[in-house]
Formats: sequence, C-alpha cells, structure tokens
Amino acid sequence: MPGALLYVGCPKGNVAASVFGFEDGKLRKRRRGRLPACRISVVSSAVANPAARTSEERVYEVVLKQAALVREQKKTKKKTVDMEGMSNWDLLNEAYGRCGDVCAEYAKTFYLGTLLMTPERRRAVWAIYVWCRRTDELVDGPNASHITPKALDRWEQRLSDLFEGSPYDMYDAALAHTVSKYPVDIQPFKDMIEGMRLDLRKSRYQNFDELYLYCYYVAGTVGLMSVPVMGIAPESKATTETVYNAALALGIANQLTNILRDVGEDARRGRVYLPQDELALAGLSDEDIFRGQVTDKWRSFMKEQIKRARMFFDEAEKGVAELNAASRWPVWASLLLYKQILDSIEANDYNNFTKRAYVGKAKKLLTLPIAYGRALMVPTSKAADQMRS
Ligand SMILES: CC(C)=CCC/C(C)=C/CC/C(C)=C/CC/C(C)=C/[C@@H]1[C@@H](COP(=O)(O)OP(=O)(O)O)[C@]1(C)CC/C=C(\C)CC/C=C(\C)CCC=C(C)C
Repeated sequence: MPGALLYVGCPKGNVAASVFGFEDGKLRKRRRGRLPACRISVVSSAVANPAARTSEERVYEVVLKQAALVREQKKTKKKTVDMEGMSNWDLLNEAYGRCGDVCAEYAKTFYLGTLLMTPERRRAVWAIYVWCRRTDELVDGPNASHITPKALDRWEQRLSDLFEGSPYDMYDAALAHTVSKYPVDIQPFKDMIEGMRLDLRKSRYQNFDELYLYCYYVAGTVGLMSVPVMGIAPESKATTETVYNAALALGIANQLTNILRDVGEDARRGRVYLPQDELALAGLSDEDIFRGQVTDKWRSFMKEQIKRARMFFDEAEKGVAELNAASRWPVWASLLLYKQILDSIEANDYNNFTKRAYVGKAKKLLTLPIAYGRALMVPTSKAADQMRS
C-alpha cells in the first residue's frame, strides 16, 4: 500500500522525506534521510511504479514555487498596484471592513486572534478568509445543490480577473488589493476551486494518496495562501520551504481532523472520505460506516487515523515559531484548538457516527493563554543557531 510522503524542508536546500504510511496494518513514520531538492522525484511512495508521480510530489512542486516567490519578493520589493476604482482609500477600507465583519461573524476565536496582527496583515488575512469561505459555501452552503462545474469555472474566471486588478465586488476588491501587496500566488486559490470540483464528482477515496490531494486542495492551500501575508520572522534561519511545508501540514492536519470528526455526518450525505484500502485492511467497509456501530475494529482503525493526523500537527508545530511574532498567536490558537478535536473523538470512545466531537468553552478559554505563551517562543531555527554558537 502506498505510504504518504511529507517532504520537510531542511537548511541548505535539502529536504528530508517523512513517510506516513501503513505497514502491517500499523501507521509508521519513516525518515528517509536528507536528499538534494533536485532528487525529490526519486523519493516516491509509488515505489511499485516509479514513473507515477504521487500527490505529495505534485503538491511539493507548488510548495517550492510559493517559497521561491516569497524569496524573489525579498530581493525585489513589489510595487503596490493601485486598482482602477480602488485608489479611493475610503472604499478600500470599507471593503476590508466588510471582510472583517464576515470573519467576526463566522470565526469568532480566529477573528480575535487576528486582532493581535498588524492592521495591514490582519485585514489581508480577513480578505483571504472571506474568499475561502465563499468558495467553500459554493459546494457546502445553502445553494450547494444548484452548483455545477460551470459555476465553478465562472468563479475561477472571476478569481483571475481580481488577480488582474478587476474585482467584481467589495470582497473581491479587498483580496485584489491584498494580492497586489503581498507575494500571494494564484495557484493555491485555483487549487482550492479544483478541490470543490473534486467534491462535486467524487465521494470515495481509494487510498491516502488520493485523500492527501483532496486535503491539499481544500485546506493545505489555505496554509500556502496565508504564509506570505503572515510573514516569516526576520530573525528566522529556517528556509522558506520549511515554513511552507509546516503551513501545508497544518492545513492537511486540520482537514484530516475535520474528516474524522464528521464521519457520521458525511455518511448521511453518502460520502466516505476515509481511505478505502485502509478500511479494507482493517476489515471494514462502507456498510460498517453507514451502520454506525462502534466496534473494536472501528476503534483500532480510528486510533491509526488519529495518529496520522497528529503526525501532521507535529510537522506543523515545527514551523509556527518561524512565523512573524505577531502572527504566531492565532496560528497556535487554531492549531491547539483543532488538535483537541482529536482528543474529544477519543473521549467519545471513537463514536464519530452520532456524537460530534467538540472543544468546550472552558477548554477553549484555557487554550488561548497557552497559545499566547507558545507564540512568545523565538524561532526554533534561531534557538538552534544560538545553541551552536
Ligand atoms: C491564522 C490562520 C489560522 C489563518 C487562516 C485563515 C483562513 C484564510 C482560513 C480559511 C478557512 C476556510 C473558510 C477554508 C475553506 C475550506 C475549508 C472549509 C477548510 C476547513 C477549515 C475548517 O473550516 P470549517 O469552518 O468548516 O470548520 P468547522 O467545521 O467550523 O470546525 C479547514 C479544516 C481548513 C482550515 C485550514 C487552515 C486554517 C490552514 C491553517 C494554516 C495556516 C494558517 C498556516 C500556518 C503556518 C505555519 C508555518 C504552521
């Protein structure tokens, strides 16, 4: 069975490849050592067919491209594009204000976290949030049943237009300004739309490689969109690839957690996101999921799935300290809160069919100062540097 490769950037342009795959029915993490970045395509989980590119390899190419874009921006300061009709600062402020309102309404804790960022960064993150939310609403919102691939094509055209400086409405205008100000690339946005297309036509995932690609599309992309805005700490010695990999890992971890939390809810919509081959290996099938009985087989299967999601959280944690100081708190808060959903699934004795795992108010409140404390930590790469000298 193919394992999932997660490439973790290392200093000096090398990458270490970690494989999160199943062996003998157990999840194993295997470090494959460091390799020059140019040799990445050689390290593949598709050992049986070396010519085939895995999802991880395809996604890693996007990661490298995003990291390169940020490095370029460091060398040549990009000029802020003044969009036609948007040179009016009042209008622009109004546009960002509306994005803030949406964020405050739909993601309260996250919104509070963004208040710690610099005003420029905060409003840029809001603009990205609103675009992601609107994109997700197309397939998950009240009008989702009417959404066709054509509608998604139109949404993509609209995206291209806003990247060209021709926004359709106020929310788009805020994002158009953000992408002209920060080295944000269109690719992760397009990829998120691709994820929505996938959701329209696919309701089963044969293996983790397929699921990984889906998770990248709908959530890993959010990490890649956010890093250029949140910024990397000036004192960080980590490579940009390392930081992007951590951001990608956080998106994947969040989405895997989402999937594990919503097994019952998704099943009622006829959807099973869990890898079919891993279900079969555990002696389970779609029917067991539709039946919704917590058996020992289900518990051991879930234990392995949770373990894998935690591994992605672990990879993500390595990168948070490398972010700009003011951006770390909301990231730590969202990471710790989402990770606790996994604890809650365990506390529910793995009944994710009829019990919704959630983090209670008290735990949420306790998490915020913990996240704040972690956000004060200096970049790990700098700390390592200090220990060496
Ligand atoms: C600081 C911070 C967390 C910034 C991200 C803000 C942002 C732009 C969020 C967009 C979220 C969104 C609406 C995505 C649409 C697709 C979707 C629904 C994805 C799922 C999120 C959960 O959403 P939902 O509202 O359905 O959740 P509940 O059911 O209400 O629980 C996802 C699971 C994905 C979310 C993914 C992220 C937030 C990525 C986080 C990664 C980073 C911010 C990079 C951090 C950098 C490093 C170096 C670690």
